[in-house]
Formats: sequence, C-alpha cells, structure tokens
Amino acid sequence: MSLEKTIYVGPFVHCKSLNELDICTTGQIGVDEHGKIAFVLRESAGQPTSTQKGWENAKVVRTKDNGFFFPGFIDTHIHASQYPNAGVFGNSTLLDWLNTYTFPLESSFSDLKKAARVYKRVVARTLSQGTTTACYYATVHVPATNLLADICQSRGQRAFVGRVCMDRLSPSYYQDESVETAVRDSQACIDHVRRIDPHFTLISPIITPRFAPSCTDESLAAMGKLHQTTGIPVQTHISENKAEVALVRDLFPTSTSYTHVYDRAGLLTPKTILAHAVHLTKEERTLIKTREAKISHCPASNTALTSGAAPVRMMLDEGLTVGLGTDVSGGYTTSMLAECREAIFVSRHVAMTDGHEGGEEAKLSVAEVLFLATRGGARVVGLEGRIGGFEVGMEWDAQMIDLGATVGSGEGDDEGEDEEGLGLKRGLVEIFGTEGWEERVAKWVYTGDDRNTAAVWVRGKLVHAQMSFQA
Ligand SMILES: O=c1[nH]c(=O)c2nc[nH]c2[nH]1
Ligand SMILES: [Zn+2]
Repeated sequence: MSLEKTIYVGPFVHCKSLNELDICTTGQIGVDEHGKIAFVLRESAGQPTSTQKGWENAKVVRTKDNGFFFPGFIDTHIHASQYPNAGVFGNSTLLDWLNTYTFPLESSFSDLKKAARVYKRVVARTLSQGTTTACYYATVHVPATNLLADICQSRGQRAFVGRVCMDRLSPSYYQDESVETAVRDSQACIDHVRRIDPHFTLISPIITPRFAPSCTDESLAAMGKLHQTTGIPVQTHISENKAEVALVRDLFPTSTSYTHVYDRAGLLTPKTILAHAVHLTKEERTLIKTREAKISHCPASNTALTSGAAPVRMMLDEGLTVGLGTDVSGGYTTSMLAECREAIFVSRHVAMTDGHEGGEEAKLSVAEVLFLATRGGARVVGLEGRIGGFEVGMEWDAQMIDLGATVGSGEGDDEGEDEEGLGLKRGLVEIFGTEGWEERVAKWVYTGDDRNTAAVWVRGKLVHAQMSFQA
C-alpha cells in the first residue's frame, strides 16, 4: 500500500488517559505513505506546513467549521447480521428476543444476496459514523461470513469477523449440525481471512461461540482448543440477563459460575472479548482479571432489553479492561457516538442506586466514555499502540469532525433562511462561540451525529467522506 503523504492541519483531540482529554487547538499531524503517523506538531498556527523536511510537497487536509480530528471509534461488539432489526425489539428480554426476532433473521443469511445487501449497508453505515474498527458477529453460514470479511476489506474497515457457533437451544434450522461441522466451518472462515489478508493487517478472524446456553460442553471445548492452537481471538457473551445466568447454572451444574464455564473450556484468555458482564460476581470479575480477558460494555442493548446496568466504574476500579459495543440489534443504534451517550446515562442510573455500586463515583464523564470508545476499545481488541490515539508510529484511523459554523457567523453550510430567519443548520450541534474546547467536545457527544462526521480514514486511506468534504 502506498498513499500520498498527508499533513492533517487543525485542532485535534484524543484521550491521554481514562479521564483526561488531550486537546490541541492548533496542530499538524503528518501521515506517511504507509498510513502511519510520522510527526505530531502542536501550537503550529501560522507555521507553514512545508517546514517539515521532506514534507514540502505533502498533501494538506484542513478542518473547517469548528472542526477537529478525533481517533476512529472501535465498536467492540456488533452483530452485522442483525442490522435489519435495529430498533425492532418491542418489549422483549434476551431469551425471548433471540427466539422472536434474532434467530429467524440470522437464519435467512443462507441467502447470499440478502447477506450482501445487509453487510454492504452495515459497513457503509458504521464507517459513516466514524467506526474504523468493528468486532462483528456474522451468522453460522460460511459463505455469508466470508462475504462480510470481503466487504470489510474492500471498504477498508478494520474488522474482526466471526462465524457464530451454536449447537443447541435454537430452532433446528439454525444451528451447527455437530461439533465437527462447527469446527470445520469455523476453520473455513479462518482460512478465508488468511487468504484475503494473510497477516490479518486489516481483517482478522475471531472465534465466536455465541454464548454458553447455545453451546454444548463439547462445542465450547472444541472452540477453546481452536483458540489455543491458532491464537485467534475469541468473542462471546457473558452474564447479560438474570434468566440467562440461571439457565447457565442449570445447563452447567458442575461449573461454579458462568465465567468458570468459559475458563474450563480454555476460552478465557487475554484474547477473549466478553460482551455485557452485567451480573458478574466479584469472584467472576477476579477470574476475568486474572486471565486478562476483556469486557465489551453495551449500554444501549442492556437498556433496550432491560438486561441491567453494568457496574462499569467498579470494573474499571478493579482493573478490568473495558471498551464499548453497540451490540446491534439488542442495541438500537450502530452509532458509537450514541453509545457514548448511553454509557454516560446508564452510569448515572447506576449512580442513583443505593447499593455499593451506586453513588456519585459511578458516573462516567464525557472524557471517560470517549476513552472507552477509542483507547479502551483498542486494548479490548489487542491493538493498543496501533490505534485509538494520535502518537508517532500509530496508524491513522481517524475521523474529521465538523461541528458547523458558529451560530450567527453567516458562514458554513446553513440551508438558508428558515421561516423565522434563524438559518437553522442541518446538524443539531449549535456552537455559539463562547464554548471552550471541552464544552465543544461535550456538545459533540451529547448533540452530535453522523452529520458531523465529515471524513473518515483507516490506515491513512480515506474510507468515507461527506459531499462537502474536499480532500
Ligand atoms: O445481546 C445479545 N445478542 C445476541 O445476539 C446474543 N446471543 C446470545 N446472547 C446474546 N446477546
Ligand atoms: Zn451481542
């Protein structure tokens, strides 16, 4: 891959630590032909971009309209195949939701034409919302799962693509025939990704036992063995809903906990992503910490399916590694920006409870959820040091945010005079010009959406741009 050397000029924002944003109001970031950050200059307003030796002829991309560069979002848990059901869940809870909405939809991905239509759309949609990396669940079908990997690669989205393994407790028309076919089919998807991306540079396979209730002891053990022998990461669900936890207790009477079920199968390692983790016991969290497995917090889904409110502050304080996941279509939105808001509000509901998890301390800040959506996610997927921030040597997975012209400035992309002559903009973010930078970022998180995502890059390659963006 050879790209045009590019200097990104303007404010940039990224996360320094869990609760600290690094805001550079005037900066330049040089990205080389391989999509890697070669230099980061701060406070360089007015300085000609050609002052960097060897970068005199580099292309220049500038922010506009209260804009800034921000690292791409990392969605650590999303079901690509469930995208047509985003927003469709009624009043269901996890176990009936699976039977009513989810298994019928996923089973239809035996139709490759349908898979193509849905997968092209979900990849395009998430890119347009600034998601540069996604951990996808596909379905049990090998051809459709491989197609999802192909689409991610051709659209340039960094992705972990998992064929779902499940050999019980679903309709017979939608499950693995046997442990042997589950292993064979999972291996076929791994082999496909190896063919299209031999070093897993952009696309990686991920072993995906759906969750303990969907898998027999034998299939969990087989997936554990595949994980141990290949080193390929694992994703699954854990302790999302109380009825599910009780079901696991019944189905695995010799295991001491839900977490123990995975541990016993060799599925609890530093390369394991566990979605939800709402109802874990202290012992389970300790075991997860000991094994260095990672947590994907999915607040929108947990609220939609009334699964519960995950104690994120407690998990962070105990040293667990946490990222955010949209969990479409348990979650209603593919937007990681919306997921950031949901994480903040779920944390506030936890804060309002009387138990030991509650209290003011439980509240997550804007900076903290942005950390979870970027650096936290990078740690969850094992790509810390490569993505999630703007440091020399990291890859340019980034989004250009455009908050729109300052209200009343007479500039920007206003649609013209509305009835009251206010010149209302298309986006919701209203910048009045008195806001400090932290307030602008907060306004983006609370009132922004994909209309503010002007352009998106993965490994230095432009993968999405709004019409108004001029490269
Ligand atoms: O949020 C969820 N989505 C799913 O598809 C699923 N399957 C098992 N458990 C699940 N939880
Ligand atoms: Zn899920």
